[in-house]
Amino acid sequence: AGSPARPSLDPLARLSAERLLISDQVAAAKYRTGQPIDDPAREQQVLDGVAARARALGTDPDEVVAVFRDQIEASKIVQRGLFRIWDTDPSKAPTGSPDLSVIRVEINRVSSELVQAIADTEAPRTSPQCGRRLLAAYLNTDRTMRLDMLHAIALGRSLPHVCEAK
Ligand SMILES: C=C(O[C@@H]1C=C(C(=O)O)C=C[C@H]1O)C(=O)O
Repeated sequence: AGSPARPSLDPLARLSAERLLISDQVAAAKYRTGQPIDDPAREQQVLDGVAARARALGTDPDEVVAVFRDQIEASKIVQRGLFRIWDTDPSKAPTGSPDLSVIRVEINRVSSELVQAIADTEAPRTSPQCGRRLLAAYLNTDRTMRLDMLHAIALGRSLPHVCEAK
């Protein structure tokens, strides 16, 4: 439970994990169609979009962009991990997936909620207690969402810029 003055970082960590779980579908779509994991043009579009959303919410776009650079790296950790699993054992490879354009609509929705969660947590993110609260949020999310090791590692990679030293 958190007071309005000290909201929990759990929703932020949970949204990051949701974004990473959608990355499984991104990987499936790319694997089936032979598209590369890295899409720098799309990454720039994501970063421009979240920066605009941050400005609209009156929150620092640079802080939001720093968090999203990590979200993108984390998504690619998941995708590379799955490609490797599927290359190693083709019987595990996906046989179907929605279109990438459809999956990206879902990613955009979660990204937008994540910007809101960043904007809502200015106080805990600038607190000297941020590191331990973020670790608690990470562990809660790992447990409640029953993440496997690949997603747990990626979630860790997605969070280092959440705490703002000020
Ligand atoms: C998730 C994707 O894969 C990569 C990660 C991105 C992201 O996390 O938003 C964007 C582009 C890709 O480099 C995607 O292509 O949509």
